[in-house]
Amino acid sequence: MITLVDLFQSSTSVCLLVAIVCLLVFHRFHSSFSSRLQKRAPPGPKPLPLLGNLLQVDLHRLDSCLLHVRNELSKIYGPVFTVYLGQKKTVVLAGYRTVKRALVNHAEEFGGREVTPIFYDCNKGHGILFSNGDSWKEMRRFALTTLRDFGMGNKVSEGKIIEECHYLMEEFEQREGKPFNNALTIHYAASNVISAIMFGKRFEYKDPVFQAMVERDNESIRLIGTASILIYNVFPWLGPRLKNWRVLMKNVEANKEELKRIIVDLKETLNPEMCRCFVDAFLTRKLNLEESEIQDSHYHDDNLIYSVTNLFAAGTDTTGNTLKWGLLFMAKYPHFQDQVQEELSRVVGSREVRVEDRKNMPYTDAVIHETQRLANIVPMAIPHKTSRDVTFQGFFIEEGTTVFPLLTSVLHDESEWESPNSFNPSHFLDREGTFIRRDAFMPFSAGRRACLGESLARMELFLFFTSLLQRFRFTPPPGVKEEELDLTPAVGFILSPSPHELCAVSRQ
Ligand code: HEM
Repeated sequence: MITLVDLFQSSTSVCLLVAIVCLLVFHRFHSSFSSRLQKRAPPGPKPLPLLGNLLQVDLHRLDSCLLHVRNELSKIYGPVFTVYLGQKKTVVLAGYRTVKRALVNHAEEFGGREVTPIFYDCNKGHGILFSNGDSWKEMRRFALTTLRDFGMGNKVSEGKIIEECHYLMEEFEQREGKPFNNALTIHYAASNVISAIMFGKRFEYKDPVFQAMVERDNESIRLIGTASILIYNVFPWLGPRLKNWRVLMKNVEANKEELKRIIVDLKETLNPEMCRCFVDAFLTRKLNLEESEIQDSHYHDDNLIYSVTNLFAAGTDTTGNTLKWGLLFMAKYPHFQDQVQEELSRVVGSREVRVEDRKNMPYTDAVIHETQRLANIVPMAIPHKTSRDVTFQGFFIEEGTTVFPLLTSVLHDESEWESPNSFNPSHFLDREGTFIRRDAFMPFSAGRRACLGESLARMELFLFFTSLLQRFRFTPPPGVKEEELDLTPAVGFILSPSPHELCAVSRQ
């Protein structure tokens, strides 16, 4: 029989014993350290194995459900909390102060993009919207400078938008006084503004190829927000079995093919000395890099096609839907429409509206801002990802964690807005009726990933909205009362108004 004394007499046994003691100490230290980390992680509802918190969230309106979770349980969890979508840990940021602190004060740490399975399928990690690292940095920088070179936010794009206003007005005139569902007409106008910058040309609204491209984008953006695609992100092996996934992939491929055709035409007539558009500028940069024999540049065909598809989609559905919300609010609240039209008649009269009129039209400016605030079209921004470990508001969040900055909770924050859930242009006006900026107005998000088309979008919203209201009075169709106009958004990644009809009645 071996006694303890015998054990200590053998040197091998002593080593073994020391090793065991060390392991025990390490294990104890490690578990207490991990549990300390666990303790400091943002709190949240208890997840089930495999499903996480999927059964507790409404996948049809994830944003309002998370907001609800926040409102209901904020006393327990506060403005930074964790939900598990399946096994995927997701940190939700809610409320103006928290979202701003994360995206602006910790811009680097919260500036990564979460490329969910569906976003990867659609973009393969290229382009601007769903990429990361040096490639994203270079593509974003190139897009910003090139869009500005071709007019974004200046007189050149003002001219393009005013030209497009005429075409849009013609469409409305053809249906003057008759009820119509303007479905994608406004999207065509928005799409033509970004197309003019990207391809140096606009499309006829009746062009079937153009119509199909806009329709496919619109449908894809809607499908990305459906429950089945959210489930696909959690269980990617389901993909080909889901109808919505198959339709989405078909749409993405078809649009890629159409855009490739446009790029090939531009390539054939390219003159590097005289760039006509965004695509020309990209191709010229690519040629120059190839001539200098620079290897591994980010200026390759994939980045070109995906940057173009990103800008086409991001520049169309967002602005188009915001304008549709604006016209719906005007038809539903005619007293606000009266005041916009009174200001338009007083400041502009019957001449063409220009961007410089905005500073003399505080009421109209406030109505457009309030439209963006209440419509809240990108309710959860686009998912972010932490680019490194970060301690935020006392919580530890590991590198690579998915983050939802809930823009809904900023634009409808009860501590920031006097009447967060109703249409109230006074949010943006002082007692004297002067326009006031509000910090919590964040529909374009903030920080490193903030919308890069903001200046173009703001110009489009002002010129399209005022031109339409100068010419037409928007009303519900005959037999429908204002209060019957439904403001419930349709399900989708971008919130659009549910299908509805309005009448555009000529004011002249
Ligand atoms: C009313 C119109 C628009 C709204 C409300 C809007 C809103 C947004 C939001 C919320 C994001 C996500 C920011 C984040 O992840 O934190 C975004 C990203 C983006 N937007 Fe817009 N947008 C609008 C119009 C446009 C237009 C006209 C363009 C094209 C010129 C555009 C191009 C982009 C791009 C490329 C990104 C990705 C930025 C990145 O990941 O680095 N957007 N936008």
